[in-house]
Amino acid sequence: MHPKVAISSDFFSSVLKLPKAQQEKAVKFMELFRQDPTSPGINYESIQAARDKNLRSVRIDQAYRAIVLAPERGDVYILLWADKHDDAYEWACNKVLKINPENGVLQVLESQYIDEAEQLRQADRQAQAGLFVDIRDRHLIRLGVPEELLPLVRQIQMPADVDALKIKLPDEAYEALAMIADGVSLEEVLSVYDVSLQHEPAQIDTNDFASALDNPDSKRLFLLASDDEALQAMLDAPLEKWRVFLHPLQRKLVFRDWNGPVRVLGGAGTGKTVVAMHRAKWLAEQTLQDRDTRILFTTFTKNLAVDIEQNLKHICAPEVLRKIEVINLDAWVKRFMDKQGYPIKFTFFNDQKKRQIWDNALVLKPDEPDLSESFFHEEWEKVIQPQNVNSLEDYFKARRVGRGIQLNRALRKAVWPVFENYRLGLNDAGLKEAEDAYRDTLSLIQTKSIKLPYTSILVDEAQDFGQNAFKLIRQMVNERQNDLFIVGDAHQRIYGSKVVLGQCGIKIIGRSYKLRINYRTTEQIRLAAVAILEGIAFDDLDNGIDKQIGYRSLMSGELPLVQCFGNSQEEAQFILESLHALSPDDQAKACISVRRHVDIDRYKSVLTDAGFPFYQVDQNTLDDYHHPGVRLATMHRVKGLEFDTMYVAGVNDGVLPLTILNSDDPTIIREHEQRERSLLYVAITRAKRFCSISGFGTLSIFIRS
Ligand SMILES: Nc1ncnc2c1ncn2[C@@H]1O[C@H](COP(=O)(O)OP(=O)(O)OP(=O)(O)O)[C@@H](O)[C@H]1O
Repeated sequence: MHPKVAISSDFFSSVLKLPKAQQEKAVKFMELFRQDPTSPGINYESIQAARDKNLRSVRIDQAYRAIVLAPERGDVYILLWADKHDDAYEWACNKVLKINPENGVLQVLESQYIDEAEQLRQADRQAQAGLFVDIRDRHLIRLGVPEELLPLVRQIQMPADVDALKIKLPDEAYEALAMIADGVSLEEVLSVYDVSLQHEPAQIDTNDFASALDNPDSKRLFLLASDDEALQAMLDAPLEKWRVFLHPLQRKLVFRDWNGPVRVLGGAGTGKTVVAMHRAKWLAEQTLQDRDTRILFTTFTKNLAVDIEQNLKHICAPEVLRKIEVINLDAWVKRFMDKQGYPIKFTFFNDQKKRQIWDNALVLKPDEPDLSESFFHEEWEKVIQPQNVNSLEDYFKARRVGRGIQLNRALRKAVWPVFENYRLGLNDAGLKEAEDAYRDTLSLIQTKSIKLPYTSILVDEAQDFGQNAFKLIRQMVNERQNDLFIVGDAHQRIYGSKVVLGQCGIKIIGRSYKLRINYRTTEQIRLAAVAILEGIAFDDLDNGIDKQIGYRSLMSGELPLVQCFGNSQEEAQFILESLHALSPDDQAKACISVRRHVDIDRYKSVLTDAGFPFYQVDQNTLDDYHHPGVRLATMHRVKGLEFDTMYVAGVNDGVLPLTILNSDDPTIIREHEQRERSLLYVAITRAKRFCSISGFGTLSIFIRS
């Protein structure tokens, strides 16, 4: 029997911090270690001062050491850390690896917190009735709290105190407690971690490290070295842990059959796209033998589809990749209809031709009632399009719930010619709005009984798709196991309007999950972004409300900087100075994001005049990391992207929300403002480490304190 060898996620992080020469040696050592950890070339030394007697040190070179868990019993070796000799020893002296007796997960504990907990225990200072008084010790342990650290949890009195546990507890335990403290039901928390309190757990041998490594939840931190593909993925890009180390809920969503459509929600940066990509890979691997079938991965924006395709290349073998089609829905529809002999020319919002057609149609506007032009646009988007109203008869029957102005039969008859004429104008010009294109495609598939090759469809950015898009998607794959996997976040809805999946034939009941751990932004940035949306109720893409509770980022950093400058030059000056303080590498990982194209032009001039390198990321360009210089992009364009540093600029009164609206319909005004808030939320949540939010003159109401 070969020994069981594993490598911890921290090992990769620690290697990245070593000088280049030692990085290479550490990787070489890892290769030797993984081939044969008992090789005579590896000399295990005990660490006298270590509390965990299973920890050993091994030589990387004269000055550098790796720390390995090599228990006496069992043939198990786990590579944990690499550092300078003394630092490596110090790391080891402060660590204890334990197998959780209730859930069998291998956990890394810090000795100082074990001591702190022990002191509390001895001084009998544990609170009698803390915040988690209703949860028994055994159940807390089952949720991931190490037995040794229970006193730290018992002394927590208030929800706000839970944050102190962030650095003291293993991530899974902290996450579970933070969710409970925020008001997520215990039932939901248990389901996230697949934990049941009803049954006795299987007998767990707390010395059996080999079995602990096989526990799916240990895979969040430990990679079995026999998994060549995963190891290669980590060696290629050790920073990109998403390629291998998944959160327990991410794993649960990815690696199993689902008996119908699954919906995954989650705030910005919670790994929705990551889950969907791993899921696509898994589904493609399951159907590899079936040469004629395909997995479709579709998105709302073209750019995200390109990014996803690039990322899939890093985790999929070529034959797996060939099974997955990645394409945004509009492009799919266009390609499909072209092939069927019904070429489509899309027309989008603000298209000049489309405006002209509107102008022609609005000539037929009745004198009485005197309705604004925006009324007609809104009526089209809210009533005519969603309900497929094609004739006056249809319009008489259409529901107009939530529309500000009442229209009786006579008034509907009076305004109808405008819509009729607009539709005729589109037809004459051979143009299709996306909603019409989806509807036509659906109807063609149905009438011709066209069989598509998809066994599964994955949908990203689901919040921006409308009803017709989802009806089409439902039709594109048969109702079957693993048919649909939908990820989205209504808080980031910046294009579409609310949709109810159930009304599009997509039944997700019992298969709805929420990712809550933010892997992108610091907690400080996340909180600043969430504050923009405070008090607004967002939907869950079905018939419910998606509450922003229980979310956490495990990273901490500086508070976002919110500033109001006297004028635009002062704001630009601040950004330039701040950029100058960054290294060229870091400048390329920074982005200036603004609401309007005129602001893009303004910043282009500022940067050009200052001779500062920049790279504009626009509709037709991707964020190509080969280009030097700060990135410049609109808030719409940064959706789906991420940057170490964000300068969200020009957040002024009149710019956010943008005053384009001359509507007097309160629903429309509210929706517009909500979308603008979401846009700012999207922009701020692109920041990984630092975010500056600024404006000049009068700040936007969204950030005025
Ligand atoms: N398990 C993981 N381990 C490490 N990093 C992860 C993990 N899952 C996701 N990430 C990282 O978190 C960041 C956000 O992931 P992703 O883009 O999938 O989130 P998202 O929910 O789709 O975000 P958004 O909705 O804001 O676009 C990315 O940098 C990704 O690599």
